[in-house]
Amino acid sequence: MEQWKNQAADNLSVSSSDNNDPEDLPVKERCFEQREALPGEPRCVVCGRYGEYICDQTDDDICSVECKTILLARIAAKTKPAVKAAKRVNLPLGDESICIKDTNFPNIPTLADSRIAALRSKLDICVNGEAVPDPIMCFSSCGLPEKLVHNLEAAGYCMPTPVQMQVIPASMSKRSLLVSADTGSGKTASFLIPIIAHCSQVRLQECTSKRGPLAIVLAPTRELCLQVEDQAKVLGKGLPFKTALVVGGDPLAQQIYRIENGIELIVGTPGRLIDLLMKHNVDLTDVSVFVLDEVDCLLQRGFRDQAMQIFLSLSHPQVMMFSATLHSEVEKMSNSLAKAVIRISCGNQSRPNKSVKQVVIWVESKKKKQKIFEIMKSKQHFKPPAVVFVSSRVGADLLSEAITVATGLEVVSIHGEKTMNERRESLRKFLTGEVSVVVSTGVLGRGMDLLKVRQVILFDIPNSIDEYIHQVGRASRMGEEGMAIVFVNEGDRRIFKELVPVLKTAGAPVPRELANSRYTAGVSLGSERKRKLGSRSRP
Ligand SMILES: Nc1ncnc2c1ncn2[C@@H]1O[C@H](COP(=O)(O)OP(=O)(O)OP(=O)(O)O)[C@@H](O)[C@H]1O
Repeated sequence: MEQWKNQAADNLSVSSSDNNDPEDLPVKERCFEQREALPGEPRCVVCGRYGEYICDQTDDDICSVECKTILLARIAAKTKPAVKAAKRVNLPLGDESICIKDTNFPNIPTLADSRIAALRSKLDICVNGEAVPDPIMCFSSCGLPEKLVHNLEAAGYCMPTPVQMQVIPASMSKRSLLVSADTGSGKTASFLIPIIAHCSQVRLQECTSKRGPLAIVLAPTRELCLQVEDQAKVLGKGLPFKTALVVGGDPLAQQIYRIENGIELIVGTPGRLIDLLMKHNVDLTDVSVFVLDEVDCLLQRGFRDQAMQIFLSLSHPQVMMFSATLHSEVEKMSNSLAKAVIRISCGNQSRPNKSVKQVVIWVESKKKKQKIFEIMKSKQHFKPPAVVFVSSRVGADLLSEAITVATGLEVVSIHGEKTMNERRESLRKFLTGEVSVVVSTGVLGRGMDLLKVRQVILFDIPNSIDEYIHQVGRASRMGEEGMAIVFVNEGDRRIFKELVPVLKTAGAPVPRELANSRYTAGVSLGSERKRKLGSRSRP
C-alpha cells in the first residue's frame, strides 16, 4: 500500500486549477474524496472520477486507493485460480481500502478476527450469531456475477454501505438474517444483490426450461413493492433474472401470465399474493429465499397471518428480515421462522436517522392549517420537494386542496382509497418534479426512497414511535441532511412518553408545552437528569 502511495505521488498530475506542490497533497484514500473529471482529463477506470494517479500494476488511471483496490480485486478475480483458503495478513487498522474476505471468497486477503471486530465497531455494525461471515468492502470481492457488479457501478454504487458490507456475505452464505439499520442506509440492495446473484447462478447451472420463482420479497405497501421491483430490474439487467410484481389494484390476470411465463423473483404485498396463490396453482417448490421487508410491520396484526401462510407454503427457505425499527417481540418471532438466525444491526436501532433535523412545533389542531400555509409561503422555511404526512384519507385530499388554494402550489395526494393508477400517477408527478408537494397517509411512510426529498412535515403525528421514525426518515437518504417539521399538541399525548426521549437523544429542542405536559412529566426528563448527575459525580 505504502509503495503504491509513493508511486501514486510520483505520478501525480496536477490539474490546472490546483497549483499546490503535489508532494504536499495526501493521496486520496476514498473515491468520494476525489473530484469529478473536467473535460479532457483522465478518468478513473473504476468510478469515472478524476484519474489523478496511475496504478503501478496496471498503468490504468485511477482516482484513489479505494478504486485501485477494486481494480486489482477485479483483475485477481478474472485471472487467478481460486485457492482453498485465504491467507490471513496483518494490515494496518484503519486502512479501509482493503477488501476483507472470508474463506467463501478466497481471492482477497482476510483480516485477523480482532481487526474485523475493530472494523465492525468503526462502521457501527453489530453482529450476533454463530460463525458470522466477515464483512466485505467492495462489491467485486464476493463472487458476484460480473454483469451485476457492472450494473451496480452503472447505478452509481461505488462501494457497499455498512449494512451491505455485512449483509451481502452473510446472505450469500445462505444464512437467515434479522437486520436493523437506519432509514435510507441501503437495506434494499443488501437483499436484492444476493438474490440476483443466487437466481442467475441457479439459472445458468440448470438444464431444464422450467422457470418457477426462486425468491419472494414481501413488503407492506404497493408503492414499496413497485420501488423494490424497479430496483431489482435495474440491478438484474442483462442477467437471467425476471421479476413479477404482485400487488392489489393491478389486474390479477396479468400478474399470473407473467409468472407463468417464467420469472425468478416475486415482489408483492401479502394480501394479493395469498389471493393469487389461492386462485392459481403457482409452483413454489424452488423458492429458497424469502424476504420480509419492513418485517416489524409485516409481523403485526393484519399482515402476520398472511405472511405466515405464505411462509408455510415454502420448504425451509433462507429467511431475511429487515427494518429500521425492531423490537424484542419481532426478534422472538423471527427465531420461529428460521434456525440459527444471524442478527445484524447498523447504526442507531429504533431511532430516527441522525441526518434528519427534527423540529417539533406545538400547534393546536385548529391552527395547524394556518401554520403549514405559513411554512409553505416562507422561502426560508419551505424546502421543496416536500412530503406532508396526515392520519386520514379524507384529510389527505382536503389538505392537498387547501394548500393549493392558500399557496398556489401544485399538490397531489396519495392514500389507500385511490386506485392504483391514481397512486402511480400522483407518485410519478411528484418524483418527476411536476408537483412539489405530496400529502400522504402512512402509505409513503415506510421504505419509500423519495430521493430528492429533504423536508417532511408531520401534520398529524403517527400513532406509534416506530411509524414516526420511518416517516421522519423520508427526509434523508444515504446520510444527506434533511429536516422533519413535526406538529404536536395535547391530542397526541399517546406518543409523548416515547417521543421526548427520541428528541432528547437527537439533541432536538422539546417545546415547553411538551416538556411540561403531565403525560411527559417524570419519564425521560427525570431519568436524563439522573444520568447527568451520575456521570458528573464519577471521578
Ligand atoms: N452502495 C450504494 N451506493 C450508493 N447509493 C446506494 C447504495 N446502496 C443504496 N443506495 C441508494 O441509497 C438510497 C437508500 O437506499 P434504500 O432505499 O435501500 O434504503 P433503506 O435502508 O431501505 O431505507 P428505508 O428504511 O427508508 O426503507 C437509494 O436511493 C439507493 O439507490
